[in-house]
Amino acid sequence: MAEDDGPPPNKRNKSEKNILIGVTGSVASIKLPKLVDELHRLQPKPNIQVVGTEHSMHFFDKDKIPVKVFSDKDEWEAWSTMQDPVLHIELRRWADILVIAPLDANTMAKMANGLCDNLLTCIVRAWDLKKPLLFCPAMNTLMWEHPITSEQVKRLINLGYTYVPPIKKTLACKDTGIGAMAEVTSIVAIVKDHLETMK
Ligand SMILES: CC(C)(CO)[C@@H](O)C(=O)NCCC(=O)N/C=C\S
Repeated sequence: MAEDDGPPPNKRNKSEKNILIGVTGSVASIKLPKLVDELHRLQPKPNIQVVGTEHSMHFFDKDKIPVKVFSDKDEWEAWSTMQDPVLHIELRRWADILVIAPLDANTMAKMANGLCDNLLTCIVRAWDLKKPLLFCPAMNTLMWEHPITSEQVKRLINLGYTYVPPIKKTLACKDTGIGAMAEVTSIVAIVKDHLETMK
């Protein structure tokens, strides 16, 4: 008897999903508009929200992003009394998947050591490990090749997060080498796979 692999693809629960994008202080955050646009083309069209670290905001214009972009100040403005919601908990509950693209060296180190000093790392620290968390590192080649990097990548993989490796490209500082964020199309394909396996 063939293993029942659940309903046929066209009958799978196609309810729309909630994608939370995390962006950090890598120049690859210039790709945020393209990432949002390509994720919006998935069917059914997913709901998308973004959380940016303070340094990520240098690389894009929040007002030109067609979805809500949360920043650290939103956390403090959202809460003033015990009746108010805690934004990082609300967002971690809202999201079906978290895609951190790009993950800069600093935020990678924080995640690998459980540090949570801003909205994005607080979401990660409170993350439901039954939900997918994709991390897409992007940094200078010299940072990438530092031995501490592979230690931290291994720790994140061991936590169950999905690793999307950086690629070789001419980087923002004109070095050529591994450190560029994976292509947006590759990231979107991996997100699509995860969404389709969700019940
Ligand atoms: C910026 C982009 C996306 C252009 O294709 C690519 O170079 C990239 O992901 N770079 C991230 C790493 C980097 O450049 N770091 C900064 C100093 S070297």
